[in-house]
Amino acid sequence: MTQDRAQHTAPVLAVEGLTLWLAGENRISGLSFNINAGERVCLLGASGSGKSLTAKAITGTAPARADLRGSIRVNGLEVCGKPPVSRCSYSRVATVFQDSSTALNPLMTIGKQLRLALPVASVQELLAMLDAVGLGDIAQLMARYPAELSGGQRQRLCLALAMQSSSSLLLADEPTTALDVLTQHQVLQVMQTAYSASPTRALLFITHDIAVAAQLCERALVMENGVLVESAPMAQLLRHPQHPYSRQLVHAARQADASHQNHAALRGVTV
Ligand SMILES: Nc1ncnc2c1ncn2[C@@H]1O[C@H](COP(=O)(O)OP(=O)(O)OP(=O)(O)O)[C@@H](O)[C@H]1O
Repeated sequence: MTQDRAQHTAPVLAVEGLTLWLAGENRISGLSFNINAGERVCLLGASGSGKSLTAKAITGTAPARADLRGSIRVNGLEVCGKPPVSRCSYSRVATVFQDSSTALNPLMTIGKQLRLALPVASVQELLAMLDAVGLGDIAQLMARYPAELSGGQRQRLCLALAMQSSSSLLLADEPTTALDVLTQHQVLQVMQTAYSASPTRALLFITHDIAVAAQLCERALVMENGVLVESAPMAQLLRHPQHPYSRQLVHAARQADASHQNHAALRGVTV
């Protein structure tokens, strides 16, 4: 099959039998899943379950000493073990990580870093995206360095740049942790619009927060101890979680929601 044909017929992301060993420990075991264009899928799991290592394997940034087995195809092209620089443009993955401080060049002003994105996006597209994520006042930030922005501003900037990239897969690993609830909601809406029913683009959203995932994603993958234990439409997972860990996750989210509503009721606020 030619590269062009593979690109148009394959899922945006196909992971098959992914296994990762690190420092003599098996951290990911036989992970398999697909994501098609137009899908917003979340990867849920407890702390230490292997979500970030999965993300790093997909983006080609796993630790150099990691032993990776299996297959990772982006738009039909095999990328398992390939660092981003040796991937062709069709198989590069746009990423936003929880720690936005390392994603931007600390020695370059925000203005310069935005100008680097311009060959891909037009000025109008970029400004519209920045406005959509609540950075409409970007003109005031242009001369600053990344360390001179708040964590939430950096996170939204990284997200806007990633969404304007030409990559068909956005992998967002806990990308809204530095945001207040209202800004988080706004950013989730922008992501939903950008990746809904797209004929070419898909989103893999990694989080331990099922309530946030439920606002954005239509399908859920659940990991426990490096193993995929459940894969279901989000609505089904919320109504009928099958695996014991998924049941605990849904139960905890329901309790948190109930306590939030009680707290709001005590203050006389309708939620
Ligand atoms: N560079 C590394 N060297 C050795 N072990 C690692 C390394 N990175 C992660 N691990 C281990 O691999 C396991 C999975 O880590 P991972 O970061 O993927 O978890 P996670 O599900 O993303 O957790 P969290 O939600 O806390 O970020 C953990 O036990 C972690 O300690």
